[in-house]
Amino acid sequence: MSEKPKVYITEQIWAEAVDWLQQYCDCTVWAGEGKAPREHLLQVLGNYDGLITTGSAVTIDEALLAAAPRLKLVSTISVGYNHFDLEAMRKAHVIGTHTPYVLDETVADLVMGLMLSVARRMPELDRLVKSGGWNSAAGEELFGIDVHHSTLGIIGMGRIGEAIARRAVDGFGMKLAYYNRSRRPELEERYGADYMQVEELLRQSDYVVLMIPLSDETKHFIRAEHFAMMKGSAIFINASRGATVDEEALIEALRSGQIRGAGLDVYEREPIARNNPLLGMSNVVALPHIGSATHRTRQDMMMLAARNAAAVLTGQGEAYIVKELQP
Ligand SMILES: NC(=O)c1ccc[n+]([C@@H]2O[C@H](COP(=O)([O-])OP(=O)(O)OC[C@H]3O[C@@H](n4cnc5c(N)ncnc54)[C@H](O)[C@@H]3O)[C@@H](O)[C@H]2O)c1
Ligand SMILES: O=C(O)[C@H](O)CO
Repeated sequence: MSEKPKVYITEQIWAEAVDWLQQYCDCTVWAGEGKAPREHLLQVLGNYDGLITTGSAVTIDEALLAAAPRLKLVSTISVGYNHFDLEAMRKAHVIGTHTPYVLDETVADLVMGLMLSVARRMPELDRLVKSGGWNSAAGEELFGIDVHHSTLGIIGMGRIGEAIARRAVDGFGMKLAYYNRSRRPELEERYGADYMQVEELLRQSDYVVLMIPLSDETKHFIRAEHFAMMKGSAIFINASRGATVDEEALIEALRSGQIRGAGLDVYEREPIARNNPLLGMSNVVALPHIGSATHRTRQDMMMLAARNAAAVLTGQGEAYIVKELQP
């Protein structure tokens, strides 16, 4: 009987996903706290055919791949794969897989939550009530702005963008503008969405949601000149990756009142530095990169990452191979 392929998993994941994968592969899970450090991976990966990891665990670059000559697969438990050096993986003939679709609805829920939280100032008002500061009927100084029937601009109308669009139009009666690499006529028809260039979208939108993947092409996709185009009453939401926005420019736009507020799940540096000015701003709602983090969705992502590994390493089913590495 031939040996099963060997898979290293960089952190403790859902036991059912590991048990399922053990049928096809011989799995080793990092037994320490948190995630396996890069130095450990450099030492052990030479013995493995596959790696299951997450976006925040380790960068898959030339040096790591050089230490893993047997490696055929990296399966990330995330839809984003900006931690893959695609050129290095191509050269090393390593396949990369990810976990699309299973998290769309959960991330879209969070984005709606961010819009509502900033617009209606929920964290600020929560702090006010809990600190005993609610002494009389709420006056204008506590008022917010409407989400319903306002204009939403989505930059990056992919899987998650579409799930946000559905909520915004069907649930909140919002008017929809979008910018994407390619037009999506079916969404224009279904949601009455208007396709426009980024500049026009920024001028027209009350809420701007950024949902494009991070790549060399999209680093600092939104910069100072873009904040200058936005309405002074606009709210900016980023749940994609921190580096798709020039964070310094965002801080300045918020500080100067160029835009009204921001809802952020992602930052240029994660975890965010404690002295980052964003953390001192009452018009910012800051979350710890938690978009897909419900129990059920994370379990679905882990199981999908396990299935991707089995598919690539043993031909068991289909894998979600990232598009740049597809054969
Ligand atoms: N905050 C979180 O926890 C969280 C969770 C899931 C995903 N994400 C991020 O969201 C991103 C989007 O996920 P998705 O599943 O919707 O991806 P997707 O590929 O379905 O959608 C991305 C869209 O952006 C468009 N796009 C890409 N580059 C572009 C460019 N240069 N100009 C214009 N359009 C461009 C694509 O055409 C696509 O329609 C992920 O890559 C990830 O970084 C974050
Ligand atoms: O890309 C993703 O899936 C999320 O950001 C979780 O890492």
